Amino acid sequence: MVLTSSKDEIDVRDFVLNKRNGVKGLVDFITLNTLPSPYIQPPHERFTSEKIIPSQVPVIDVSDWLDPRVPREICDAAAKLGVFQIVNHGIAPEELKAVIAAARGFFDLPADERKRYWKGSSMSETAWLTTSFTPYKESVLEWRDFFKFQYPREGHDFATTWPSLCKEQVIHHFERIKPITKKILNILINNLNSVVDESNEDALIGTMRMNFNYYPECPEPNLAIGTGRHTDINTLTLLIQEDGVLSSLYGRASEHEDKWVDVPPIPGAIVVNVGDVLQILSNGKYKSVEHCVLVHKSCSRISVPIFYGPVDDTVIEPLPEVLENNEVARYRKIVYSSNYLKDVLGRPHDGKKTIGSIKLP
Ligand SMILES: O=C(O)CCC(=O)C(=O)O
Ligand SMILES: [Fe+2]
Repeated sequence: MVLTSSKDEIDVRDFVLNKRNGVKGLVDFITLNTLPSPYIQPPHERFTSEKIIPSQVPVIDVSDWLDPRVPREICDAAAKLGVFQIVNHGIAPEELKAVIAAARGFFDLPADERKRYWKGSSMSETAWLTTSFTPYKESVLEWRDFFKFQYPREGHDFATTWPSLCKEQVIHHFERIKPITKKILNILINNLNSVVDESNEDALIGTMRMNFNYYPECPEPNLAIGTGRHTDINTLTLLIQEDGVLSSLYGRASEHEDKWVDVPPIPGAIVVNVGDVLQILSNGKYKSVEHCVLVHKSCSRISVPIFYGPVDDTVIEPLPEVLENNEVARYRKIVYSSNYLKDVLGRPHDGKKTIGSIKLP
């Protein structure tokens, strides 16, 4: 099938969304010589090479967590940029590659198999496939599909409905990454003169969700965006990206300028993103990094983030330990999920607007 321009908009949205083909289906079944109009970003959202600064986010060697350099570098990176990579964390590169391969395996399934998991009618209550971010609300779609897994806190049958070709790798990956997340969280919270213990762990990282993000090759990558500018609303995100592909993930270098710093794929590395919850708890000492993803003409790409966040109905506000010396709270109190989460998940990606909306004057 070849698309012609005038009917583009209706045909493409219908094919991708209502017919549940996703953007993967679009590139697999339709000859695309140009970018279909629903994906063309307005000029100010397009990424150009002048926006990229010639440096990378810090890469922190965590082979010895007890070395005082490790907490220093982690806290520094969380305060300055809100994103860094860790290496020598104890998970072998082959294990991470197996997770990426499992994700590729899912997207390589026949289209009809994938469709059985489409959001809204997924055969699993804890895993579903969708495209873009909030596709029915976005004026321009993002060039990605993603498969989301929710790791329930209770029950053991939750994975029986997950695709058999990736279920084991997903469970294994959730379990392997959690202890590393705890170590990083401990470091960041201790540095705020507070502690993580049984009483508050769930309020910080009690929920875990994983994405298989899939970005197909794109006919006109300069006009499109893979994932639009956003911050992660949760506490911490630990992400692995496929290596051997071009740089795609970028973090905003400064709040006031449209300049972006590369988070290049490094074999075996894990990317760590500070989320909105940590920015609020730290009263702005840590930055939840605004980030976005570019796409390419010559290659598709997989990334697999795990989002750690508070359990439902957790009250999030600057920590009392941080406000001890008469520091003024910069964010108002929110109830996670019942207003904050709903607010974000129902809207297109929009930079730092969500956390901006709770900033006190
Ligand atoms: O694909 C990536 O590298 C980042 C994806 C991302 O930011 C997200 O899923 O929240
Ligand atoms: Fe993100």
